[in-house]
Amino acid sequence: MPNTSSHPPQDDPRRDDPRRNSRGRERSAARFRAGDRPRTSQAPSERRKRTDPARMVAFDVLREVDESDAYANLVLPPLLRERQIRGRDAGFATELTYGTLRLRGRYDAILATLVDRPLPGLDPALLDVLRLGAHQVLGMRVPVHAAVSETVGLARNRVGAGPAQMVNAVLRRVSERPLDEWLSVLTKEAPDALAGLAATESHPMWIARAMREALAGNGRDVDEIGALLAADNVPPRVTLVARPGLVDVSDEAAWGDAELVGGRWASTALRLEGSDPAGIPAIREGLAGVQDEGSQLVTLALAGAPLDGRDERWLDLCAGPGGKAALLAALAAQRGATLVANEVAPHRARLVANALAAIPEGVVEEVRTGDGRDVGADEPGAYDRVLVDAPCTGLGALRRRPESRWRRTPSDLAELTGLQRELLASALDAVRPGGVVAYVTCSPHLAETQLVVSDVLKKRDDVERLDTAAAVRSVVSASGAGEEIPLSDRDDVQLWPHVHGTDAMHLTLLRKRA
Ligand SMILES: C[S@@+](CC[C@H](N)C(=O)[O-])C[C@H]1O[C@@H](n2cnc3c(N)ncnc32)[C@H](O)[C@@H]1O
Repeated sequence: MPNTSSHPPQDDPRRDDPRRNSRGRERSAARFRAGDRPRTSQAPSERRKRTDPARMVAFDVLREVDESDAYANLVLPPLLRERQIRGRDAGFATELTYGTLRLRGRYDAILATLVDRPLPGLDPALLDVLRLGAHQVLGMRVPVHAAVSETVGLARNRVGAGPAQMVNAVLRRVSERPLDEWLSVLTKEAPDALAGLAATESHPMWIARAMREALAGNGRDVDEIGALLAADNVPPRVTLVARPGLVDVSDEAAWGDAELVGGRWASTALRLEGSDPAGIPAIREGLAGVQDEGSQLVTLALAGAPLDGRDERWLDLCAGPGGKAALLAALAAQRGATLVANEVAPHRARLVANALAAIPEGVVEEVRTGDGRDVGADEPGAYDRVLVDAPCTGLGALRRRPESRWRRTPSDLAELTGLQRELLASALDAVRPGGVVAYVTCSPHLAETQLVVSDVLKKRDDVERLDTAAAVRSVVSASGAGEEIPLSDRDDVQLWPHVHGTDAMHLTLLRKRA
């Protein structure tokens, strides 16, 4: 058995999508059932003998992701429970599933050199088996003979005897070179350096291009692109937020047996070593949560941004599922302010209410279901601080969602960037003169970040940019972090997984002129 393991991705904001059932499968789509008849003429007893349950479950999740547009991190855990796969087998199945999904682009590029037909023409189930085999051979420490024979067994069981022979032949060719050599082959065969990195680091070309543009647009060296793409392939450690005023890091009873290490940048952040966050008393009681440190930093920066005059009423315009709202509300409680949390999707507004359950009474003025685009016109100048954590492509959080890089398309951008502009404009109308707006995305794409802000500001003369980098630096220095946070020489802030160890969050702080 391999000794590699993987943490399931944290807080996928789409986990509660109403179009999906409890496992994240799209309700209307075709779905796999454990009892579906495999395409083979073998007797069931023979099939069972040949396929190990961990590989079978990984294959079934990959098919769900492909056929039903499901989220792997929602499908896999219940399937493991249902099939009673535990311990090392569950760890193996998890790494096999998520690793194969993340590195699918790399494996497809390798397989394309070995298969005499274009890969899109293959039976998708066969292609998934080949990817699973390639990941065992090149991405996990599975002995080649076990990886090949088990995967051939899986192919025979799930796809058929003929394709199983092809799987055998192709995986043997895959195993003829170590990973390093394969990566050199892909690099050499690529038309240019960026295409080589897109293939070796397993990203669609349009995302690799957008990431490189984002590095350049944020004053970073474009040669960091390899490190940035590589960081998307490393599952993040679980980070917790200790909501200020609700729980203290030193409160042993609140943290149970959890092994915690202080965060790198934010006073509220804790890194969890090993154990399952769901078992921690502070998490169960809503005093703490699972939250990326970048999300904590941008929220703390909004709360700490300098403000003259009244500072009583805060708004989270796009609050679902409520991670930042809960931190904002805890901070508001300490500062004698109140919070209105707005969210357009009713089921996500309910998640916000749950996330805010432990906030002291009187602090949360309202959890509201409504279109954030209307708030500016409905309540002009009503708030002192406003957070716009805009719906976005999520390209800054690819390391958490193994399949999302293959699902997003450039056409998603047009719709999202229009909405982002309207939400930011509404937030600027909703804030009082002198008040502060934070524009946040978990994407570094320039079209969703800098371009949205500059376009909205072009149309108005009542807004000024704040020194966002200074606000973030002061949050970091207040946390007592031993190191200074490296930020570009710009007013806005772009965090990066390969530099800061956070999701690639963007933050621009704006002030409505008094
Ligand atoms: C990036 S998520 C916010 C994450 C949240 N701030 C947190 O930390 O948990 C964006 C949210 O905006 C919501 N949204 C999308 N369109 C909206 C609109 N027109 N008005 C308000 N919320 C909207 C989405 O449903 C989604 O919950």
